[in-house]
Amino acid sequence: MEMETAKSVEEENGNKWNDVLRTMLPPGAPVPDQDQLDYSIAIEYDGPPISSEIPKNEPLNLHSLPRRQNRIVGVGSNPDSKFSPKSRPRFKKILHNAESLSPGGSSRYSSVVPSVGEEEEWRFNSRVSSLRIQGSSQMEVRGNPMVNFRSGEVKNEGVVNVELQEKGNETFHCKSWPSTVMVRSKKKRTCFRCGKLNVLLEREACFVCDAKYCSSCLLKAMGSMPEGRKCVTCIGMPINELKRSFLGKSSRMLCRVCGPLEIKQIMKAEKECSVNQLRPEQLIVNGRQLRQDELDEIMGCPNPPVKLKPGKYWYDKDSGLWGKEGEKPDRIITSKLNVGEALQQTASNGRTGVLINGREITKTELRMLKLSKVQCPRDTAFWVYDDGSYEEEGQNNIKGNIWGKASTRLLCSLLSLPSPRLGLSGSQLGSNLDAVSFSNRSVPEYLEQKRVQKLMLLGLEGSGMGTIFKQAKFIYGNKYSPEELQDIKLLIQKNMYIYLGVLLEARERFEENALEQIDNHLDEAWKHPALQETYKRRNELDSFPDAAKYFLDRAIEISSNEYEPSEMDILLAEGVDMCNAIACLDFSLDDQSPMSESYNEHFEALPPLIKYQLIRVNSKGLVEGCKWLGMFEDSRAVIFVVALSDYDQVWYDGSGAVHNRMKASRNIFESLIKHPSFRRIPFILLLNKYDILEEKINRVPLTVCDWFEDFNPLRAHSTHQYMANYAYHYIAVKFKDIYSSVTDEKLFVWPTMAHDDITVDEAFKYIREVLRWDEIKNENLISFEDDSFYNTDACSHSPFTQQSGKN
Ligand SMILES: Nc1nc2c(ncn2[C@@H]2O[C@H](COP(=O)(O)OP(=O)(O)OP(=O)(O)O)[C@@H](O)[C@H]2O)c(=O)[nH]1
Repeated sequence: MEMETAKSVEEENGNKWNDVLRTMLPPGAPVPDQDQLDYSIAIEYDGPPISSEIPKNEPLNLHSLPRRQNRIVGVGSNPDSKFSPKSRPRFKKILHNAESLSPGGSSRYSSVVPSVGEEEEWRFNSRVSSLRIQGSSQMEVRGNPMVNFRSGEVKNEGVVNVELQEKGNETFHCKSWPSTVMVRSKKKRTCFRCGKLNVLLEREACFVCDAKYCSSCLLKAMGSMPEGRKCVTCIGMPINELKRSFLGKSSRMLCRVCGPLEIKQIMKAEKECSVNQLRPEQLIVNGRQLRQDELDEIMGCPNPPVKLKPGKYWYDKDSGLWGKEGEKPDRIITSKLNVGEALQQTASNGRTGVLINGREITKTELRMLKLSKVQCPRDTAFWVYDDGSYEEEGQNNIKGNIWGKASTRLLCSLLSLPSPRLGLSGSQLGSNLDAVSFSNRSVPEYLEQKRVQKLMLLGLEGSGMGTIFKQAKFIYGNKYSPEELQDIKLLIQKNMYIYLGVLLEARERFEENALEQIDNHLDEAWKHPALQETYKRRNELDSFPDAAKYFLDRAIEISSNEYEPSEMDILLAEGVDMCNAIACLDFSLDDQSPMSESYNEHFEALPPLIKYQLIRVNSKGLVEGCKWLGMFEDSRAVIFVVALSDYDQVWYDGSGAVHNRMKASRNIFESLIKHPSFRRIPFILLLNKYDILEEKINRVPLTVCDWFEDFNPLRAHSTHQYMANYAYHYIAVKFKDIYSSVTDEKLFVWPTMAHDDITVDEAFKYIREVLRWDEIKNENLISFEDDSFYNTDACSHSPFTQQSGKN
């Protein structure tokens, strides 16, 4: 009886879930399998309120399972398998994740499943032919690529000492097994000591092996922390380089379990103890490993490379430019340091034929120089000094200062090239200023720049990018200065005369005779019945904005000297922010703002505010061969705006040829996703002007655009809301198909009405989530790429990975 009740409750819940899903999908669309849900198309949720209870994850008692081996690989073939066909995709996902986490991209793990026996086992298909684990128990396996070891031992010991012997008899020593620990701790967030799982609680991690501990276990696992946050068993071992930037930065958990004085001592030890320092052999500068005295010189100079990581670098001692081997300059450090070998021509892998201090510069640098009007044809060689002055080789004639102009510094920041901090010339950077004054300085501008995520806002002109840009400016607290407001006021007044001029011209065209007795006064002219008749035929005019009426209706007020544009006026005004080809907006998304969902309510630690730079490029630049785009190859994401209402609109290209606007948007979109600057960058499609689509979808069928000729709604005569929803979904899928066929990736789509601040704010929150997903995806890959620094790169004799050339 009880079982029957439970079953019916379960069924009822299932039905509720299906009902909720159905309200979110376009009518008639099939309800997808729960495991197959796709979150990349955003639709508004107006179902019943959803509980804000934190979901609980009941731990699985492995010992309660039957004593039989269940391997994922065998799930399909084993008729007795405990895993239902429905649970297979989930397990496949786990397997896929484990595979994608494997170093070097190869499938190092053949399966990551608890096989059920006396103890938990983890099975690895390792590339190594010999593996020895030194710990409380020792185990040696030779000549067998399949290695079993007991996770219980790993867990109790905290750290396993592993010696890997590659087939080529090359031996790598690694005192921990970071790969193993990372996979497990990242996925499970269990405390490494007590084994308790709580995804929402903080964990403090060991700087060596990444074992994570809850606040109750922290002190027991780490003791008095003489070298900072390390398990007792990891003391004396070098830290995981991925964590170097966190050295000396306390955490909330530490503040809870230790007193302020203790924390101070621990942080000091963590930052300063010798074993946690970079070792000279970890740095190769201009092709040679550093010696200890050279490392001391670099680290002790007035302006050292901050947050230095092991790797190969180039250094131009005349200008102070510093970068990763094979890449463009990354920063400017103190000049004239005696470190490494002489700078090589190929140091940054440039192919431009232009040399600076003997180094062939990269395309990005050349672009910056050209845009800054520095004459630099091929085969030019410059000398650039540490104060920014430059001259052509052999001419003994200083031609100017590279970073002298503010516009050049702005360009550098857009192109992620270093430039000296304001108020601190290159020569000051190079001189022997008191090191203390530098160590107390605030973070230099160009380093701040590194933490800003660039978001490109692109689309066909008129699709609403400008409005979205302005809306973001208002929502995220950027204000127009009084001078800018004055310019906007004049612009709006000028626009009104332009609108009236267009209407008068149209009147002549429609009626074949001009209005004779029309007055010169703006307001009276606009209200004249003849012009009102012409206005009714505005659809026949080329891009006559809806906003014209909004302004012309208030012609008297707006023409007056006292007029001050409101936020809505600015939003609707054409041409604001577009005096330059590029407009930038710096902002961060404050989760505490009243508009935001209470994202952090359940989290003890607030994630740090990420800074974004929204860059809007004049759409003419896109049409004219995308010449601007090369400047933005380090963008974090592309936000592409398409007006949903464009399907029946026309657009004239530069040559005067007429195109359907929706298809013109599609063509630009296609060229962008194929553009080399945006390879592997997530794209987010904002389908804008949803309100106009709703208003006209029943008036003008979507099929007037031949790209949409197969649009076939299930209920042909339905409400405009239904049709708009269906059309939105359909258009989203059309773009998604193009995107996935070119990139093999998922396109993320969000609907907006740019005049409505809430939809724009939500769009940016969605974009933030997309970036987080992307980060997590990349983090997993990066953590293993960086593990290869130590032991997994079979081709490399050095502990450093090869830096890929990137201009
Ligand atoms: N009804 C409605 N109008 C919109 C929407 N988004 C933009 N518009 C209007 O569409 C017109 C073109 O938008 P803009 O933002 O100026 O287009 P843009 O070419 O991308 O930007 P600019 O280069 O600054 O002109 C303007 O009149 C906007 O007010 C929307 O979601 N709904």
